[in-house]
Amino acid sequence: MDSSSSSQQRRRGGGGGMVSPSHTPRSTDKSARDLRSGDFNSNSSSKHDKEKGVNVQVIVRCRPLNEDELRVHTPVVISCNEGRREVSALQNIANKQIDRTFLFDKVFGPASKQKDLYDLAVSPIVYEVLEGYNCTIFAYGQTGTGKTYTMEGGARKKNGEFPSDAGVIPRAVKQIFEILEAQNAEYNMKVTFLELYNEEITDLLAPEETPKFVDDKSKKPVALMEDGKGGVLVRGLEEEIVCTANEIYKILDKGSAKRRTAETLLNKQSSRSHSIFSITIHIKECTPEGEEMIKCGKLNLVDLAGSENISRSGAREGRAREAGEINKSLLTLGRVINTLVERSGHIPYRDSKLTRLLRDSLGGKTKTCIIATISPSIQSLEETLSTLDYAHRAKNIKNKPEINQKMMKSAVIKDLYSEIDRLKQEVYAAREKNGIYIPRDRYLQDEAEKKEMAEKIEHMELDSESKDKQFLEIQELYNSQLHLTVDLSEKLDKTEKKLEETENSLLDLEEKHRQANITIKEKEFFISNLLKSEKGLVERAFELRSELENAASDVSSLFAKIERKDKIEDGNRVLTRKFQSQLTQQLEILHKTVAASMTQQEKQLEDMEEDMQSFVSIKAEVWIRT
Ligand SMILES: Nc1ncnc2c1ncn2[C@@H]1O[C@H](COP(=O)(O)OP(=O)(O)OP(=O)(O)O)[C@@H](O)[C@H]1O
Repeated sequence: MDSSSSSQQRRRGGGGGMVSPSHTPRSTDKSARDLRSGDFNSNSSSKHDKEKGVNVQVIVRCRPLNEDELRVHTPVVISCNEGRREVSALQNIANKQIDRTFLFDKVFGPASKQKDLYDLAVSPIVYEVLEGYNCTIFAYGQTGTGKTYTMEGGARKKNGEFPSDAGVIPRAVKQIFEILEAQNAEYNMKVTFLELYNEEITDLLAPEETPKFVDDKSKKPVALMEDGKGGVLVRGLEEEIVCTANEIYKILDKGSAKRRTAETLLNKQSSRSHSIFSITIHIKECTPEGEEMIKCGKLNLVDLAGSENISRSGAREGRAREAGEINKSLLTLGRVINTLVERSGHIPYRDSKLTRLLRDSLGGKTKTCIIATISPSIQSLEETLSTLDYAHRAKNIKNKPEINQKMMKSAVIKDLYSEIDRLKQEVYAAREKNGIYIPRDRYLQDEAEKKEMAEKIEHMELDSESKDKQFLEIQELYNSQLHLTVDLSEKLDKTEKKLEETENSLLDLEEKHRQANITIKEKEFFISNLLKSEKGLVERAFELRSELENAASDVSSLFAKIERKDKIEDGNRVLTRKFQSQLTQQLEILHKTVAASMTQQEKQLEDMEEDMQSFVSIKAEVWIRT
């Protein structure tokens, strides 16, 4: 973002001006280098950065569960591995554990302290600023995830002590002054603080000239103007020159208080506004030839509006425009990031004030760091995943950081001197009353003329303002027409591409058709062969059938023979049984006959034995007698 003040701008302080000549350490000062850490700096070779580009650094910070969440035991679904620079979202989809892990440049878990984040991620950026780079740090995330806590942190203590929970802004301010003082540098520092709400810019440092500042119409307009060099200027933005850290803290307090008052009076919601705090530092340097040069570095600290789904945050009716506009800024930011990542042509920076303001930080010459803040709670899982996706995509944005060109000290202070001279003369004339004296009538007449002139001028200013407005409208119309033309030519390109693709696919289809015809012919050949073999098979089937029929008649005659054989066997069985019974009868008769003959023979034997015994006894008697 490149801002500049109008003629109305006030310059305060000035004690830090670059007029007293003394030693000014160079940007290559060793002490400054030794103090560095972190890899934001590892890309500091400006030639390399310029040619190849440097990726936007993306850091994720997860806040701890708050008291309410702890009380109701809200489940934690985010785990941070700081060493591996990973954030994992634990998801349970349809009873399946599907975790998603994202890798970032740095990861800070719920236990991380403000100091840890600052020392590791932001401190190196501050050194880059003091070397002459423009750097932007922005906090992106859902409402309540700690964007403001990270950027601003806890309030300053009443005794002026630095609080341990101070955020990036106060720490950066402190570090800048510490380094400049350690280097005994001659510098000039100015700050701006603006709020972007509902696509309208409010200068948080503007003096409260009118107590009715809540009435938008009475407010001093702060408009964005093209600077003719591709950048934008914020016309009418107050630039406060500061000399000490305390001055900046007071300015911050003042700006934040104004923001809060406006919030209350206009019923604004801080979560829907973007705030941009910028510090511009001019440091005097001496070339080896002894020439005095001025280098300039700028640090933009951006606290973006809550990234949650606007419809869910209750945007309805009267607030629809407001939500729409904020959505417009964030949506455009998303679209710019997508276009840069995909390198897909026209980048819609002009579609919102936020992207116009941050143009140089996204794909430009600025070194950019995004701090994405997330909540660990299950209730925020959807938004957390969307923040992680968004941040992960932003990692691919490439910027081409360039050190701001150094200016001759003499040229820079020449203007300042002439302004001081003019002011001195005015003061002197007033103090010494040595101005021009004129008669009262003439004075009154002059005053009346002056008044008339002033009215005329006012009229002309109003006229010119409305012309400016008209011009802006016409310019916007022209730009929108230009966008339309670009869009249309993009569409034409796309259509031509599509046509080419369609022609290519038609050629592909024709080739496929040719291949299909060849395949069909091959298939037809196979089918005719199959039909032939089918015919042969049918003939063979007929032969087999007649053979089968013959076999069947053979089998039936065989069955008839078997039947006959069974009948004969049955007859044989009857005959056998008959023969068996006759044989049994015959055998019984024979048995009886044999038994009778045996009994008869036994009788005969007994008779013969008796006869023999009687014969023997007779013989014995005979022998004895003899
Ligand atoms: N890392 C952290 N450690 C401790 N407390 C935190 C941390 N981050 C946020 N908080 C606390 O959470 C609350 C919400 O934080 P904060 O207001 O910074 O959120 P935010 O993102 O800026 O919200 P909004 O978009 O509404 O402005 C605050 O009370 C803050 O103190």
